[in-house]
Amino acid sequence: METVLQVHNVQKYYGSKGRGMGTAMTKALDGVSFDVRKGEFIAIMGTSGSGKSTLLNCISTIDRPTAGQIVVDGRDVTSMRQRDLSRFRRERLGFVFQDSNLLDTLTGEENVALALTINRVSPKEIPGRVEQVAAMLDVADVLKKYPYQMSGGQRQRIACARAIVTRPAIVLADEPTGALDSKNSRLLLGSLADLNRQGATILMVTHDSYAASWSSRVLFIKDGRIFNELSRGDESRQQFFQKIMDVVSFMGGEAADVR
Ligand SMILES: Nc1ncnc2c1ncn2[C@@H]1O[C@H](COP(=O)(O)OP(=O)(O)OP(=O)(O)O)[C@@H](O)[C@H]1O
Repeated sequence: METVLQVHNVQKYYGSKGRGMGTAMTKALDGVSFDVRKGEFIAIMGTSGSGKSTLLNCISTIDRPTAGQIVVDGRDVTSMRQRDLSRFRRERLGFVFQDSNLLDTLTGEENVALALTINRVSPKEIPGRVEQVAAMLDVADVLKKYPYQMSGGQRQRIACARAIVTRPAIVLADEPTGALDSKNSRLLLGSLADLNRQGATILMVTHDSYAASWSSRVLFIKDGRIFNELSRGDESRQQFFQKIMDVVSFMGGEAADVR
């Protein structure tokens, strides 16, 4: 299977090493390596401060690692020029954030279509592509609405439609259910799992074991290192959830981090 993402011995330090004593330096990532194959749905879990956001920022090319290499869709993003990076992000990466980040003055349909317009997709092709992803995410009936007229769950599913419509090499989701109630979380995770079954490669950062149980593989990060890994295999989601909970409690996650 084709590898979509390779993370090789990535280190990220904040602050300067300096010469003297007492210099404040945080090793946010301390030698992280893993691969993601095409069609995988990966969850990255860890307690607060473990390095999840730092790792996601490095993969999404918003930040650069101090050392190590990250290859996305065959391109070494750690050595790419800034100008090429913004184009690469737009064309090859899909983003879903905790807050949907939709543009308030555009309808759902216009928000999704804009991602295609920016990538210079032919205007003739746009309506069909928008309709197709809207059907996949069960939001066809809210396409004409503005974000303030949608429920939180609908906004997040429109945000997923926008992330996937450009056919990115990988969708990067940062706590996508963080602002949703349990029913809408379940719907959104179901949508992500559906997109994954239809071929999308997804990497989701979460500190929620329930959200992680919808993935096919979970990487646990602690103090900037990969501490453990679980694959779902043939297990039911409930069995997988139990295993994830066991690792989380073994890692010493506080109750607040498990939610
Ligand atoms: N800009 C920064 N400058 C200095 N230290 C930072 C910076 N950003 C993050 N850190 C430190 O790096 C470590 C990892 O932080 P990171 O935000 O990646 O954790 P996280 O797992 O995403 O946490 P959370 O779940 O709370 O968002 C922490 O110790 C944090 O204090």
